[in-house]
Amino acid sequence: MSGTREVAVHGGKEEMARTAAAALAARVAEGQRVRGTASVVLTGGRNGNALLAALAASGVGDAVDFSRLELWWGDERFLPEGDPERNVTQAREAFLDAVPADPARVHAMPAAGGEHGDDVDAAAEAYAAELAAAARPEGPGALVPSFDVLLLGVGPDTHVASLFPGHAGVRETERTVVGVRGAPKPPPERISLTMPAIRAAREVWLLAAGEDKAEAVARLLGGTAPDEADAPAAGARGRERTRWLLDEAAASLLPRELRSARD
Ligand SMILES: O=C1O[C@H](COP(=O)(O)O)[C@@H](O)[C@H](O)[C@H]1O
Repeated sequence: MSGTREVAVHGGKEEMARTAAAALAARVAEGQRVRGTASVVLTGGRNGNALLAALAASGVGDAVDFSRLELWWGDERFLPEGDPERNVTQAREAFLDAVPADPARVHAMPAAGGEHGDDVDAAAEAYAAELAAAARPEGPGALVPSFDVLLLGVGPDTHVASLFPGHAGVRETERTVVGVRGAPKPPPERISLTMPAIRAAREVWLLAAGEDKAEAVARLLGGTAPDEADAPAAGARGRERTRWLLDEAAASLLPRELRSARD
């Protein structure tokens, strides 16, 4: 494993979202202080959107200069621009419309029916090119920027981003972004960062709240780590730190000693 792994359990999903939002704001402010800008990879899903809403609503974002924040996405549902199920549409509603972000630094993934038509692979390639253009030679590789924090919601089936158990995308070792077809969770066509892109982040934060995540969390953290091809969240880790942010319900099947662990 690279970096440290931390597990923190919060009382409920609202508390988890508030705490994660405050920690994210502090991490971004620190990155901006040290490097001038910071970059965050956003996730879709219930827990990711709750975190963004907490960041916009609670005032914890006050220390952040949103005009100097690069925002990327870990995955996207390949649907037309403005579709309410697109992760970027939900992020706009939860957060982006309420903060003074620089539109040039908001790197949404391509939409279906746009420049690349319905070709999800061409859309994925275009996003990979956008990431490569923003990469710096001093970063972890020439292919993606050195993300400060990469957020991932963990699905009840252990998927992260749009890397699903048993699917080809989770075994990708070269490309940083892939087109996904036949996803078990709707919609079937998606775009996703791959493990090499995820593992280039300084910090990876995995979010899981709610009873429906308990079995996945126990499988991922409770014993011998499963193979990432079968349980994609097992392969998600940061170069410096991997943080698991849970609520009591998601952590309910974990042994007590693991509920606030650092190694
Ligand atoms: O479809 C998706 O699901 C996952 C997990 O979502 P959740 O609602 O179970 O928390 C999310 O991380 C991903 O970005 C999204 O596209």
